[in-house]
Amino acid sequence: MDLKDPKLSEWKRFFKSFIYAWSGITQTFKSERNFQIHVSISFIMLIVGMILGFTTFEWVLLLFLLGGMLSLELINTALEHVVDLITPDYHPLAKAAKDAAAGAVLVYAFLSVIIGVIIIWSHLKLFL
Ligand SMILES: Nc1ncnc2c1ncn2[C@@H]1O[C@H](COP(=O)(O)OP(=O)(O)OP(=O)(O)O)[C@@H](O)[C@H]1O
Repeated sequence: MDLKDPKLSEWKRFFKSFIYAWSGITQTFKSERNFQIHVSISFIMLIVGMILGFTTFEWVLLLFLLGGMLSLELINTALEHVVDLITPDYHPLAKAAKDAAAGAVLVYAFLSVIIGVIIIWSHLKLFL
């Protein structure tokens, strides 16, 4: 039974879509080392935020960055699966697609680290 089954009520369809989405997250967590690293960093940053007493704005920014990072990693994984499904052999377009998606994750991760360092530094310099 899937989401296209006409016998499924709208609510059941809605509820099932959450179950499928959660399954995508847990499967990615089990199989993707980078996703595990990003989840660990997210937890560490939440603890750092509590210890340093982030402001409301900093919390909003942090949650936005962490959510964006995890979502991007999930999309990158989805794209890798689709590319592998289309061609298990070496193909320049497969390489271009995977490298571009990996580049998107890298850009977001790099900027997130810079913003994270700026926020943490603004708190630490109060103690120095
Ligand atoms: N079918 C392919 N054709 C050409 N190059 C590929 C192909 N599959 C992978 N590559 C190259 O190998 C790199 C690594 O691909 P892979 O699918 O192993 O992802 P990954 O970067 O190891 O991601 P992860 O470790 O998160 O699974 C790609 O970025 C790409 O440059």
